[in-house]
Amino acid sequence: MRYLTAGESHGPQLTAIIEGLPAQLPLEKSDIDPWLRKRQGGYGRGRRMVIETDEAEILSGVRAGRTTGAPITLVIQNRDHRNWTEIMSPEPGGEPRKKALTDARPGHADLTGGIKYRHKDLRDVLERASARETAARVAVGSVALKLLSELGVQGANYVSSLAGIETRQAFSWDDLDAIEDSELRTPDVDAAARMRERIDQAKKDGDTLGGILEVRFRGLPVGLGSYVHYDRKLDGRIAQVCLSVQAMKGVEIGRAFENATRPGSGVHDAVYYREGSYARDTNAAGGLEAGMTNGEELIVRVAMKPIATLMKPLPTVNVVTHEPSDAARERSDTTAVPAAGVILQCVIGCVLAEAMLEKFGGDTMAEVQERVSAARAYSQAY
Ligand SMILES: Cc1cc2nc3c(=O)[nH]c(=O)nc-3n(C[C@H](O)[C@H](O)[C@H](O)COP(=O)(O)O)c2cc1C
Ligand SMILES: C=C(O[C@@H]1CC(C(=O)O)=C[C@@H](OP(=O)(O)O)[C@H]1O)C(=O)O
Repeated sequence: MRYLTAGESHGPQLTAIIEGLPAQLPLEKSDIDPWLRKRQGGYGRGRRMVIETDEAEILSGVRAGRTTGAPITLVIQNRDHRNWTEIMSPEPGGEPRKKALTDARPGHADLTGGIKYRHKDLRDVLERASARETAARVAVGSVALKLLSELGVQGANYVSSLAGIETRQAFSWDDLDAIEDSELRTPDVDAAARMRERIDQAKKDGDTLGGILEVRFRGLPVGLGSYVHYDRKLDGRIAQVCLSVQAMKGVEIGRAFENATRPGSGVHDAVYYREGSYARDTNAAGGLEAGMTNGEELIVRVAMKPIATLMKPLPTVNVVTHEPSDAARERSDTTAVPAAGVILQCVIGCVLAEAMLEKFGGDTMAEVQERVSAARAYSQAY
């Protein structure tokens, strides 16, 4: 499975093409849209999310609620485009440009992207650098998650901490509804209240906030990924997609940073054979050993930096005059930490779906399902 996304933040639409999915996967718009809506949610987002009501159109590769085996095209309209038609027009002319951005924002793509592609209107950079693009990746991810769920794999994401305020409750699969119901994506009501206050304060101060997301998957068969080839190691591939999401700056598999402070005897997960299958009582490895799934829950933790656009701007330079100036103030989120968990679950879901199809792939879902079941039975009895 592979995919490509295209589209600008204020252009007419986002487009994604997915290729390599088996035929006969049940797939409907209602499998995709709830993920798009979840990605728009979360306390601390800006006014753009009031304008947009993201939904997907399925333009190819699906008939009568099932994949055909052909490439799948998904489209999400940008409602805000109607306010930007002239500015975003592909037609030549339009100089001097309206809404040109020349005061590069530290922490955003503006300055480096401008130098790289020789743009002096930094809007040419930010339109594609913007995390609006993640709507297309979430649409793709929702399809990957549907495939995984048909193969007995379930995922979750929650906010582990926001601006240093930690979810104290240990993660439980029983808390999925509470996480969905929380606009901070945490089941810890007390932590959510403190996070909300902190976001309100940051907004008043013209500041922004980051945090740490945790994504989990259970039901993964043993042996996805590789210990043989560096570029097929699943830990490496997961880290790559996580860091490819706008504003993600660190990835941890399991409790990697805490494990680094302990002796091996207190870290590695002892193995037992009980009631006809292999078992571990601990999961410090976070479900991955030597670049492969080991059958335990996959645990990925990701650090998101604070949003780059500050309403109380940092010093910068105007790229046309080279004079000192204040960084541009664009409409912006105060924090997007809750939304980021949704995006991360989707992009990791894509990697897992790809790894599943590499190991068990076939032309139809039935073939893939048979192969996954056979592998599960084998790894228990082994
Ligand atoms: C869901 C989401 C929403 C975001 N919203 C904003 C925003 O409103 N303003 C902003 O400056 N950055 C926002 N960002 C982050 C920038 O897109 C990102 O920092 C920028 O593209 C530079 O890339 P880098 O941080 O990965 O280095 C958002 C990121 C995510 C994941
Ligand atoms: C549009 C989305 O997020 C945007 C990501 C973003 C950025 O710089 O990354 C900047 C803001 O764009 P705008 O100025 O249009 O409000 C966010 O709203 C989205 O998540 O769908």
